[in-house]
Amino acid sequence: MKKIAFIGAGSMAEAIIAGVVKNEVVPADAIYVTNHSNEERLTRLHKQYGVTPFREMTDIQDVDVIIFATKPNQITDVLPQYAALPNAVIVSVLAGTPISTFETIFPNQAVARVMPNTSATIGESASGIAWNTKVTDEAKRWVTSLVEAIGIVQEVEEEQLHTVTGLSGSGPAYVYFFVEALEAAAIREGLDQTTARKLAVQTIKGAALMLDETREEPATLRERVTSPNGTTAAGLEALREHQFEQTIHACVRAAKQRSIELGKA
Ligand SMILES: NC(=O)C1=CN([C@@H]2O[C@H](COP(=O)(O)OP(=O)(O)OC[C@H]3O[C@@H](n4cnc5c(N)ncnc54)[C@H](O)[C@@H]3O)[C@@H](O)[C@H]2O)C=CC1
Ligand SMILES: O=C(O)[C@@H]1CCC=N1
Repeated sequence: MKKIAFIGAGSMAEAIIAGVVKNEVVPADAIYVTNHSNEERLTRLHKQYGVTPFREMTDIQDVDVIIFATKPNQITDVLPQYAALPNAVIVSVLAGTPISTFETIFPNQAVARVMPNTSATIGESASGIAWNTKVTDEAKRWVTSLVEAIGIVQEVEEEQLHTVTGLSGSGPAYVYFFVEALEAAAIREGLDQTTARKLAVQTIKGAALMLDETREEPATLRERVTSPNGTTAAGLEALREHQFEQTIHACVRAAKQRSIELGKA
């Protein structure tokens, strides 16, 4: 049986906890959680998921995995406190922050750098992962199975994690923004909000499932919607006129650049 400690108990830690508990990867009470000072939040997490809040290092002396989930700019204050756990596998979900930051405190330990997303909450994260050279095959298998419990995982070179962050780490927010925009547009064009929401969400869900289940090219699926001289052609033309592809490129690039900056800060 493995014991996991979360350092940081914010949105991302909660999303992973929800997925891990739902999939029964480890018993909920073997998941230890701490944060900066918000006791109320730890109590809520305990009540909702059955995880174990902790404040003292003695509570986590025998943990197998430590998952760092603070903000990137909080990590340098946090790391030295955990130097006395020489046997744990280190997992970081921090945007931008390089594996080498963790190696300064844990020079001989396995470090996995993971970029998940908040769809971990329902076991649907798209995560990227990179490792340091200290990771054994056994640790790799176990951490991979942990991350697979919250969705799919793709191994990449560490440097590529910045782009992964710009694509799938931040990605759910782009999709939610797209839904907000679709909804607002539909309301302006005559629908009520409830109807607009229902149709927008199912459209996103149906299109995502079509991509996943048919494995057809997105362009092929798009062409099938697009009758010659029809409504879709008119809509897509408006998107092109408004620089849709350039806008998306600017979005992913800006998020990637921010990840690089966070890593240097
Ligand atoms: N929110 C998201 O969609 C994603 C976030 N991430 C990464 O996950 C990390 C956390 O992000 P969020 O959960 O959104 O942030 P958040 O602000 O919700 O959570 C940060 C947590 O760290 C805790 N913390 C701060 N100082 C601490 C200390 N000294 N000791 C213990 N805990 C401390 C805070 O109390 C809080 O619980 C970030 O590094 C972010 O880059 C990665 C992928 C997606
Ligand atoms: O916005 C952020 O910095 C974090 C990392 C990826 C998603 N959320």
